[in-house]
Amino acid sequence: MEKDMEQVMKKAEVLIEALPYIQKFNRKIIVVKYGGSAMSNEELQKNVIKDVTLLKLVGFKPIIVHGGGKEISRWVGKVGKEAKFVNGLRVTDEETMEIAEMVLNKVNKSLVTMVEELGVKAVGVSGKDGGLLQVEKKYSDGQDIGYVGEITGVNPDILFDMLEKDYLPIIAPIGLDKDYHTYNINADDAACAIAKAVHAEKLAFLTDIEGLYKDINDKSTFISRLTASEAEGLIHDGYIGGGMLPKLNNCTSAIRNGVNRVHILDGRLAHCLLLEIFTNQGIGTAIVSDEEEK
Ligand SMILES: Nc1ncnc2c1ncn2[C@@H]1O[C@H](COP(=O)(O)OP(=O)(O)O)[C@@H](O)[C@H]1O
Ligand SMILES: CC(=O)N[C@@H](CCC(=O)OP(=O)(O)O)C(=O)O
Repeated sequence: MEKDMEQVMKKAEVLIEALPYIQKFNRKIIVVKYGGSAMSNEELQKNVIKDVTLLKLVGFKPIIVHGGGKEISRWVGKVGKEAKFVNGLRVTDEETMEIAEMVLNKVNKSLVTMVEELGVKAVGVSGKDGGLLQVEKKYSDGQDIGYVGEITGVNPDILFDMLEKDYLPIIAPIGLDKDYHTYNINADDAACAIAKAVHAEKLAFLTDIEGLYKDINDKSTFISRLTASEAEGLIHDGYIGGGMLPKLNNCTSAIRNGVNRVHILDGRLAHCLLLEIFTNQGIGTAIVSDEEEK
């Protein structure tokens, strides 16, 4: 009986600890980039969606930008092709573009369904809708990587309209160029561009690793907090590879363009978003501005 009471008290303490954060982020926009690497099973997805839905219900304005890279690669494999990446970006020929769009739209609607199941209104769109993400063809170190889009403009009107009407926007990373051709956009690029355009308070990347390591093979080199300049230094010195490269570049760009705080979190850890936002400890890696650290 005493033990039961202790547990109930602990629950109350957790809620009280959350109070200042609920006040701080009330009506503030939080962009959550939900990466394909952290979508490996339905239970995991439901936990992430529950967290984001809770953020909405306590008065925040979350926006989800999702990936689906692993699922795209699986379907590319099914048609007998090999998935190819240059600096973390998918080499996207016409057929791969078609597959990517089908897969991302499927992922999009499945996330919308999960939110709706929890009784919260959601709308899923891609960057093609309402002129949200405008792109031009992107090259990687001068290399032609096909229909990969570099974001040249964001029209966030559709997002503000949705937030105003209390919908939770869920966005797939696809865009159009000026000739209305479809392009594949790295989801980290999309999340960062959207966070900047809506002046988000926070941008959180949910991925499949605890956070940033100086040396990915040495767990003791975990970095829990660093400035944008320090992050740029790590990139320059070649410590960062694979999918972390576009992610970290986007983290620094978001910080330098007015987003207050950027986090890299382990989306495999149940309720990582809630732990980061509502507790005093904080988890994962936080990227802060150089001024804040001074
Ligand atoms: N220095 C580093 N610290 C952390 N992760 C790194 C680092 N360098 C490369 N990575 C890789 O980046 C991956 C995350 O990027 P990615 O697979 O594209 O995730 P997502 O699908 O969530 O965007 C990690 O699983 C890890 O293998
Ligand atoms: C150009 C490019 O690389 N586009 C990505 C879009 C999806 C994505 O970014 O998904 P994750 O966040 O799960 O990696 C791709 O085709 O994989």
